Amino acid sequence: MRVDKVKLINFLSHDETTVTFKGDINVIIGHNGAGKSSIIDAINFALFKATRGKIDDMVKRGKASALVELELKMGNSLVKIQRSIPSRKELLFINDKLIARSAKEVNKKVEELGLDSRVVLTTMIVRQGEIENIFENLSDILKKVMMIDNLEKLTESNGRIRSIIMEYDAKIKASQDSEKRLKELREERDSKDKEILNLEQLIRKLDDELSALKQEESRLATEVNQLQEKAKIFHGLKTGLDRVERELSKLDQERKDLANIPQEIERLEKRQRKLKEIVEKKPDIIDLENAEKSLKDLNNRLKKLVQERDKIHADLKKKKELERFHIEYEKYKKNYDELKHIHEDFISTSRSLSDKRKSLNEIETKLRALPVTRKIDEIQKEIEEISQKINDLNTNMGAINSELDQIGKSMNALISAKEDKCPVCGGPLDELHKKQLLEQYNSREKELKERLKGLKEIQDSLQERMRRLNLELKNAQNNQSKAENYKEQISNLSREISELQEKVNRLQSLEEKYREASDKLKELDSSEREYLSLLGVNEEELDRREEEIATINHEIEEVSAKIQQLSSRLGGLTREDIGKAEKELRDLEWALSELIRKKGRVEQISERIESLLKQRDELRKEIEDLSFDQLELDRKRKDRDALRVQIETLQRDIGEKRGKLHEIIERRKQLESEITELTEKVKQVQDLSRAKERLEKLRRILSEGGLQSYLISTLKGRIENNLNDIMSMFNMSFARVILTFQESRSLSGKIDIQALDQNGQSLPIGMLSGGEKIAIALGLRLAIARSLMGSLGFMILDEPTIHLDSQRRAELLSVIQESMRVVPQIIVVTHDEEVLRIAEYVIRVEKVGGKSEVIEGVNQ
Ligand SMILES: Nc1ncnc2c1ncn2[C@@H]1O[C@H](COP(=O)(O)OP(=O)(O)OP(=O)(O)O)[C@@H](O)[C@H]1O
Ligand SMILES: [Zn+2]
Repeated sequence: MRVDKVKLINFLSHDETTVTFKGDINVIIGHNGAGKSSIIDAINFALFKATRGKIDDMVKRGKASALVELELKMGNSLVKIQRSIPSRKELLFINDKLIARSAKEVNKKVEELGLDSRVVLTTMIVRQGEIENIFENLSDILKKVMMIDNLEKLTESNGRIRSIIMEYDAKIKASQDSEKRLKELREERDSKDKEILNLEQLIRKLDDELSALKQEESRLATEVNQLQEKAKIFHGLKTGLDRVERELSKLDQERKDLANIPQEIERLEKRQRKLKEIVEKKPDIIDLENAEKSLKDLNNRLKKLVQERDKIHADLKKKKELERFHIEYEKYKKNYDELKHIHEDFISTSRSLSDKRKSLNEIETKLRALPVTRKIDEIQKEIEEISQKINDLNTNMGAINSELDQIGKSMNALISAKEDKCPVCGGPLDELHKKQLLEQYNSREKELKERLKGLKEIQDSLQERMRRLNLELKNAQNNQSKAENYKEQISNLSREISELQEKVNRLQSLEEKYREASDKLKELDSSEREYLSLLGVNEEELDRREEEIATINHEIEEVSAKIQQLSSRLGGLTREDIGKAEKELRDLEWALSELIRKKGRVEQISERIESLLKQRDELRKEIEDLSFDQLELDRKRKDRDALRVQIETLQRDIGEKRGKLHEIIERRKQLESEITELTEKVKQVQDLSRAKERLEKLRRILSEGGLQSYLISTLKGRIENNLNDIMSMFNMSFARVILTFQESRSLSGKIDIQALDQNGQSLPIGMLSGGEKIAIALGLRLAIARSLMGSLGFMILDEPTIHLDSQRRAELLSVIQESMRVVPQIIVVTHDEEVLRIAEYVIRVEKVGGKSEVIEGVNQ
């Protein structure tokens, strides 16, 4: 058998990798962590579903599922295995024919093909640096591959066999109890049968008793019923009689209460007559009241009239007294009216007179206030004088100016004179003369200018004086015209005033007369007004009053007489008395009607009593005829009730007995089924005892180690033979290897490995060279595999050279090459380039960007 091809999808560090193993020695090479071991893991997984860690960790990180496909060549057949994580695809094909389609089926098929997982995983697939571990672990490995450890577990004191035996023991013991129990149950069943018989008899007897009692009870019940009917009638009659007697006694009482009604009626009627007499006088009282009222009215009217008459009398007297003043008033009034317009004239004239006087006064004050000035002609004279002076001055100044002019001309002529003739004097003109003349002119000019200046100053002052005088003149003229105006006004006013004064004087006497009249009228005003108010009062008015007074006095007399008459008729009876009588009469009449009604009731009562007495006699007779005996009824009832209690007790007793009977019958049924069941059980005990004996025997054999020691001794020979066969192919110096089991029955002791040389001398394994040790280790693995599986397919070595020195590395490589004679295919996983030396086919693995990649090729 060989591994042909393995395909990894999302498995560990691989995305999708296909590896083919084309050589006999295939070397998978690459750096640490490149993904080499992952390929071996894929093979293990495909074959046995074996993994280093948790199965889910085999899926590439970040992926949801993984798939591995393995192809094996077995003779001419091609075996293809597919497995996935999660476990969806578990298939096995042989020559493309689907043979197994579940994990269980695939596992079974793999085993059938000669690949025992325990053997392959412990011997044919060698993990990093573990080649020589086999020396220490040999007994464990053997135990594992032979499953002796399982056998041992089976026979341990708490092992599976022992626990089954104990189960059987418990069952057997329980069954033994059952036998005893079965006997008890049978006894109980017999006693129950007896009980049932007794109870049935008893119940029959009680039933007879019960029916006799029931008969008696029904006879008594009929009698009681008849008596009860009678009792009902009796009670009906009795209550009727009671009712009649009760009514009778009530009516009797009522009749007694009403006995004195007639006397009472008589008394009230007498009183009624008396009250009626009083009430009848009511109209007289009303008449009297009216008369009294009209008398009062008349008296009031009289009083008023007397008052009026007295007043008129007094007024007339007063009117006569005022007549004199009235005449006087009339006289003054006439004067007053006549003088009224003169008075008005006087007043207005006086007023204008005083106005004028006031004006005159004002103007005079103004006149006096005018400023005092010089006389106009005086000022004018001064102005004339000054103007004369100014004229003189001007003439003077004109003369001087013309002389100055002359001098100027003369000087010019002198200066511009060309001839030697003096223009002034006509004499010879020499320089000296010229000079003398000029000097004379100059001094004269100077003198004249001086004088002119003085004159000019005088002129200025005169002109100033002139200006002032003109101003003064103007003021004076102004004042004069004002004064003249005032004086004219004054004279006018004075004339008017004297005229007005004259008029006032003329009106004065009339005005005085007017004043007198006015004062007198004022004096007489109140008496005049009083007189006027009394103007309407006269003698006729007075007479009319006197007449009325007489009439009323007459009426008063009449009314008084009537009052007297009525009072005597009423005899001191008041309105109150009558009111009281009326009320009493009303109450009395009501009481009377009530009494009359009661009188009627008395007659009714008598009739009713008579009829009731008749009823009573009839009822008494009926009761006597009935002859009902209450005591008899009570007695019979008591007897009947006692009988009922007896029946009830008996019934309950029978019920209980029946219930008990039912219970016992049930129990008996149960017993019957239990008995059948137990009988069956008891029969099983014999079978169980036999089975237990067999198991104990088996356990004895196993724990004595018979089977193991047989297996071990057989296998030991086989392994030794195979080992020596393999070793002979390894070209070793020693002749033979011997395995010595110290504890051959259980493999619990050490296994000693000795090499024998050509001379039969033995060497312990520790004394051998490194290469020899590796060779024996590998040989031992192959020998075990061959011994258990028959033939060898492939061997996988993972990093076998690790921890080895170069000498031993070389020896290992040659041992591997030599192994090819025993195992058809070898796969070596390594990072050691030296291994390539023995490779026929190279598989290079590299990690590129988080995923493993593979390059395959034949080694050159
Ligand atoms: N589930 C996973 N998904 C992705 N990568 C993983 C997963 N499990 C392990 N790895 C990584 O895969 C890489 C390859 O591991 P593997 O054991 O195959 O390497 P190797 O080439 O045998 O290296 P060494 O010589 O060190 O054993 C490692 O770097 C590891 O960390
Ligand atoms: Zn001269």
